[in-house]
Amino acid sequence: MKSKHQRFSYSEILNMTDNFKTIIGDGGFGKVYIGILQEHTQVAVKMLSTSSKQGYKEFQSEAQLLTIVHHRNLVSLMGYCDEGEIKALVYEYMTNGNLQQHLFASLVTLIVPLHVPSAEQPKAKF
Ligand SMILES: Nc1ncnc2c1ncn2[C@@H]1O[C@H](COP(=O)(O)OP(=O)(O)OP(=O)(O)O)[C@@H](O)[C@H]1O
Repeated sequence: MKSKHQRFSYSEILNMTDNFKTIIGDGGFGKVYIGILQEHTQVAVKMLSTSSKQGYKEFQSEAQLLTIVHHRNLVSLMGYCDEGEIKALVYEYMTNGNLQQHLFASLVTLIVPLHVPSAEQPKAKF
């Protein structure tokens, strides 16, 4: 994998994730762990699993796309690890969840008020 991003060794990945201590998600490529870079920057470390539904090519495409495209609403790729079988992508950590969580939260905000008043309707008198 050729990239202008920082290349990390596997031991650096182990260090930053504190030996894969905390899982923050599980996606198509495999598990995502929280990490700390240079003692203060939180990162999300996405490990490519051998049983991944998406393969190494898709993993490379995601990295290459983020190398070309930069936008304030798009997560930044900080680096990668490509050491034999070990493939990992290191991203800036997004504190506010993903787009799906945001969309779901907005949907709940829209739907809930529609239901609440109906529970408070006075009972019909016959
Ligand atoms: N940069 C990040 N910061 C914080 N959490 C993240 C970050 N990247 C991924 N995650 C967490 O890990 C989960 C899995 O992310 P991942 O990108 O691997 O898969 P996905 O976007 O859910 O789906 P897929 O890979 O199948 O398209 C996310 O839902 C999120 O909770």
